[in-house]
Amino acid sequence: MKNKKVYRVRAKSLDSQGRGVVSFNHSMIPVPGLLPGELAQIVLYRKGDETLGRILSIVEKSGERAEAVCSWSQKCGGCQLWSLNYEAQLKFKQEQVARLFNTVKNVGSVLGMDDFAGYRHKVHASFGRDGKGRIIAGIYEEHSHRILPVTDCRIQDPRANAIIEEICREMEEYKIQPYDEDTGRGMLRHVLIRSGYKTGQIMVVFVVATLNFPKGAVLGKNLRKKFPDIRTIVYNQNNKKTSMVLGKDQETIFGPGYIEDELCGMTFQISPKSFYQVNPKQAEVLYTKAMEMAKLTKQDRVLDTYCGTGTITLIAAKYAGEVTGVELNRSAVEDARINAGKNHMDHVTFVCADAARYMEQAQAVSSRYSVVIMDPPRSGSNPVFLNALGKMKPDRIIYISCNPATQKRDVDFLKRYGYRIDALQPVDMFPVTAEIENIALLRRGREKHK
Ligand SMILES: C[S@@+](CC[C@H](N)C(=O)[O-])C[C@H]1O[C@@H](n2cnc3c(N)ncnc32)[C@H](O)[C@@H]1O
Repeated sequence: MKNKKVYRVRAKSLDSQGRGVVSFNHSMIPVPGLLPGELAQIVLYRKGDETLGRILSIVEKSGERAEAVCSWSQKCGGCQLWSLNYEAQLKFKQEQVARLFNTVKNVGSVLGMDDFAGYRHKVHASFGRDGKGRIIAGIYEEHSHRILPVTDCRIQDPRANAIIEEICREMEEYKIQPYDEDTGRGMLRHVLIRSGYKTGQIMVVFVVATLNFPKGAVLGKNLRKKFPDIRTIVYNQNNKKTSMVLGKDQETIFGPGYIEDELCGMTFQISPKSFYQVNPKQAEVLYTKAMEMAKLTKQDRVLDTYCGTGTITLIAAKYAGEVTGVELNRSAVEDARINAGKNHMDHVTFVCADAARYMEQAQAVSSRYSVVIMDPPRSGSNPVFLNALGKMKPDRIIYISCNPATQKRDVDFLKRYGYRIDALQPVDMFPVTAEIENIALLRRGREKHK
């Protein structure tokens, strides 16, 4: 830092990743953590292909600056909006959706949280050693393979933070080696902790080099004694060179191999490999709003695509005459079928299939649904799915997305089939990050907004 030139700059706006943008030598430079209107001293640095600014000091502060800031925020990269107060975060998300869809009308006010501390109910930590050889666990520093020992993350369930700290202590005591991806030596690679929001049940998944993990027995026993909410412990084997956390093979060593949680008055079983919203408290807000927008009646035949463990499918079944859920992940479909039974829903069917293939086949046999719900992964859907959907002509489409950019792309595709945006509703599922969840209600006919 000593030899670096210091510049005095003022941020103009935020970019889509929530970084302050300053105009510099005829180009725009992002400065993470700097807010619009703020004057700061910065140095420039390169990260990958990008030149960024690092704040040395803020000369004039924005009134939108957050008061309490996490000490890891500059390094971790997990919370891009760490410097913004919550009200300004919601305003940022609202404006992002309005700008992307080029409409202000019909974008409902983003639904935020009263208290977002510890909202993440899916927590993952990797294990390694620090410079002094001590075992540490945490997340990888942004764009690197260095572990940051973040054991006090404010947005993670505090019980998960405490369990991870305890695992590190036990690893030292019982000489359990962290797994080294480069040498292939060691045992414990990651831990995945999922917790139910309403039930409080905790699932601990040890991601290990091999399922033969004798020291895991004492580790599991000690953890259960200290954290009686642990309902199940699973070993998952992953000794591949991969950025994926979970491997293929696993074994339940304590409890039923899943946890349960409650959403919208219904019970859901969740297995290690099944998708479940990381913020279950807001998931209830999201699903309730989606149902309100869909206005389902007993006359409706509903198709819920990319349905995971059947959360939306089964909530929709409370209002609709008949509902089918489609999902590719076998473990999620198994959970979904059990969840239908747990919630006494016998007018629901789950199909394990690629959503696009299912749509094509359903459309080919003129199977008609009055409402199609879609909630694809971040990458969005694809032309095969969207063409079949357009030809199927449901009255309403509810498109839920955690990536409004791919959602907008897909919505534009559906316009050629006469669909128009009736309403957009952002929901803040990921406070302090730049991630945005958005519901779009599409109908055939004239565009209502603008
Ligand atoms: C964002 S999650 C939504 C899950 C569910 N709607 C919920 O709210 O819990 C997306 C889901 O799509 C599934 N998925 C991914 N690709 C798929 C495909 N080609 N066909 C069907 N499902 C797919 C994933 O396994 C995941 O469960």
